[in-house]
Amino acid sequence: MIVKNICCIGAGYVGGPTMAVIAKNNPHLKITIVDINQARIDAWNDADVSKLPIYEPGLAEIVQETRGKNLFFSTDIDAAIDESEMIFISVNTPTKTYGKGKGMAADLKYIELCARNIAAVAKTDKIVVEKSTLPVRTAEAIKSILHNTGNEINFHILSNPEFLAEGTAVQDLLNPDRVLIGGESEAAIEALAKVYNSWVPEEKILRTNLWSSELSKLTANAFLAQRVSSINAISEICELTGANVNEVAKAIGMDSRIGSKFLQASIGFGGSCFQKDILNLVYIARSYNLNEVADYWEQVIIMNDHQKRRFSDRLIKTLYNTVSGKKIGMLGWAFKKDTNDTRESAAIYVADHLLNEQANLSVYDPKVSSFKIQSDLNYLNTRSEEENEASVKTESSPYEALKAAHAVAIMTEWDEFKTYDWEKIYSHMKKPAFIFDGRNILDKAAMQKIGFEYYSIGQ
Ligand SMILES: NC(=O)c1ccc[n+]([C@@H]2O[C@H](COP(=O)([O-])OP(=O)(O)OC[C@H]3O[C@@H](n4cnc5c(N)ncnc54)[C@H](O)[C@@H]3O)[C@@H](O)[C@H]2O)c1
Ligand SMILES: O=c1ccn([C@@H]2O[C@H](COP(=O)(O)OP(=O)(O)O[C@H]3O[C@H](CO)[C@@H](O)[C@H](O)[C@H]3O)[C@@H](O)[C@H]2O)c(=O)[nH]1
Repeated sequence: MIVKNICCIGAGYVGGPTMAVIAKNNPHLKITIVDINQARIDAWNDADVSKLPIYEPGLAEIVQETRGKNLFFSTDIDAAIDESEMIFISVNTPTKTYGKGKGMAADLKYIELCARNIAAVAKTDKIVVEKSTLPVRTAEAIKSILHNTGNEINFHILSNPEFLAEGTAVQDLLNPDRVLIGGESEAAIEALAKVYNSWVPEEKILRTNLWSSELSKLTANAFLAQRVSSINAISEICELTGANVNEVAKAIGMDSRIGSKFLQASIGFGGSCFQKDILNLVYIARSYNLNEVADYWEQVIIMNDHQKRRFSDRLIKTLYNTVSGKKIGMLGWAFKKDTNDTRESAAIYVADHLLNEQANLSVYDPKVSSFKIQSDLNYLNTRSEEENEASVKTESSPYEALKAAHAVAIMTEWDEFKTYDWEKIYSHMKKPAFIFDGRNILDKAAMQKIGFEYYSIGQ
């Protein structure tokens, strides 16, 4: 199967960086990324690459290099489908907010719309690649739609889940641990493997059946999130016993069977994937009546919710059981450093809890706008937009955000937070000045020497 033109439906956090890296490494291929969101496409086409819709270290440079040469962004979805031999589906698959499976199952309506769109437009054989994260056996549904509504041409469906993490997307794409391709048609699998082969070594390209590939993605995220919940569970024991979670993590991480990565205790994991994908796994298990399996994985989420709640409860308790009318300076809003993504960020839930206790919040994040912070809070529907606006201020300087604050709450592990003039911050805060370090990034002894009352996770 000869592939010259590739289309990617969905110009988001996955579609944008993934296709940019494919374009960079395959100058002979024409890649068109399409989306229904005109504003997003306009931002991808902005001459000023600092205005791209997604912030990822190294991404702007690759887009600059490839855009207009072999990488294109467009809203003309039909034209891109028509001219391509290979079509990636990289649209969002959020948790359902209605009907059967509400709050658990993945909402596949955008996937189905894409399949129907491809079927309606395609006049020549197509390889359709599932790039979105999907429940196991979704390829069956896509196949059924394509074959029943298409123009009697051949569709080959592949599963090619994406494992990039935000903040390191470009590096992860350039040096992936593995590329996973699941499928039935060997020719289609090899056509996709060839695209990756231009920069990924052959031994890292893994071929499996469709269902193993789909399930491996959910499993990888469940295992990763489970590690975070596991170390967070231990952090609570540490706080009551005098053990130090950083020391425990180091000690267990040196066991090569356990490994040292993903053992950073925190305010809880966030991001658009972990919670959604585990809920999806739990839903799948329940739908097969595997209740013990479902309960096992659900506990990862229960622990994560507990960790977020525990953080704000501890802050309130330490501030003499009330934050009403007090200014709390929040450093960071993104769900992790080096991204402007705030989906499911622990900061949103901690802020909501503090607002319920009538705190005044002052937020600084190097990459997240005031508009985004307000809309994240409004989305929860806990209080009116006017109330959120009155109680939550966003500052463009961390020093301003922390001026006259009763406490600092560190929500994201941005590197710059470590380099601030903490003596200056201390001198402008209300006394006693508290730090609640939700990411264990500051030096406890140095903060205490300045005069702060310093609290971190698991110490
Ligand atoms: N964000 C990550 O780090 C990450 C990593 C690996 C896998 N994933 C998975 O990849 C998928 C995409 O995630 P994302 O973070 O890029 O989502 P996103 O919300 O950033 O982007 C999805 C895009 O698809 C567009 N879209 C939706 N329906 C469409 C349609 N019918 N036609 C054209 N465009 C349409 C939306 O407008 C949006 O711009 C999800 O399944 C997610 O679970 C995400
Ligand atoms: O030791 C750790 C590691 C991570 N986290 C938190 O866990 C969340 C997720 O972090 P990370 O996994 O680095 O970022 P994501 O972009 O959500 O990436 C995950 O989700 C993606 C979407 O499916 C997958 O592709 C990636 O492989 C998987 O790592 C963030 O809030 C982190 O702060 C911790 O608290 N402690």
